[in-house]
Amino acid sequence: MDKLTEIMAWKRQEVAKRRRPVRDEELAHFNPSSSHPSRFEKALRRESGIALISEIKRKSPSAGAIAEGRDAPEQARLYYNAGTDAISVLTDEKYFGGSIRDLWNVNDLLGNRSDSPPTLRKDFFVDRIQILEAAEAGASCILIIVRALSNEEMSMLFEAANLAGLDSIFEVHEESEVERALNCGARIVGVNNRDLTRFVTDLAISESIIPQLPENCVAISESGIHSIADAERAFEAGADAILVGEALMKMEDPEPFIQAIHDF
Ligand SMILES: O=C(O)c1ccccc1NCC(=O)[C@H](O)[C@H](O)COP(=O)(O)O
Repeated sequence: MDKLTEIMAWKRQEVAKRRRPVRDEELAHFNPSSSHPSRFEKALRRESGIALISEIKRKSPSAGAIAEGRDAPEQARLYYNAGTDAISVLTDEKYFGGSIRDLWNVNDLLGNRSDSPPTLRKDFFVDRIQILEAAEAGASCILIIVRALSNEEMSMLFEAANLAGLDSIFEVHEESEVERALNCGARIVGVNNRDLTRFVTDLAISESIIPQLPENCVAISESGIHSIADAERAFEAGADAILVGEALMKMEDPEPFIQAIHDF
């Protein structure tokens, strides 16, 4: 069994323990004006250069320990002070050492101000309850991993996120997945440079897929970005944003990296 299949099987079991029918009104409660989900999307549409989603990631199946024991709000403060556009919080405990509590704590620190970076709940979504939890914890965006879900599951998650006023990143790794994401209504597409079944990262994946995305889609290049040169490659490929985890977590001071990206 490959790692993504293993993680998804575990996630379905884990979520089953707290699963319950989630009513539309419970989700809509977080989006009283039924406004178009856009806080996260807006943050990624910079007028110049490339936007940065900085990730809080303590460990991973591919890298092992990255920064175990790191305080999530403290890391968020470093990212915020350095001027990140958005923050991704990995909330999976077993494989990434995160928790939903990290997301609550990070959003408590950031406050819900229009000038603070919006947050992504980074997890393996399979059920509406996870979207409700994300909204309750103050997130502005969720993740839909196209490879891991059926079309029906993607639609169910996208609809629930829209109800709650959350944006959705549709994560793809292959061309066939792009079509499925767009057919579902994706407005934000994350091209994962990491093959989640083999753990090989290759920026050529972004270079090949991003130019094929429609103009009106926000394109994110995710994973395996370790240097300014890598970020430049993603920018040249047409990415509106990059998502960086491991490299930022290992920097004592992420500010020079974040500033340099905004100088493109
Ligand atoms: O990072 C992993 O090893 C991983 C394994 C299996 C499923 C997902 C995985 N990562 C999630 C991510 O998408 C990355 O955390 C994110 O793109 C940042 O990547 P990086 O900058 O390479 O840490």
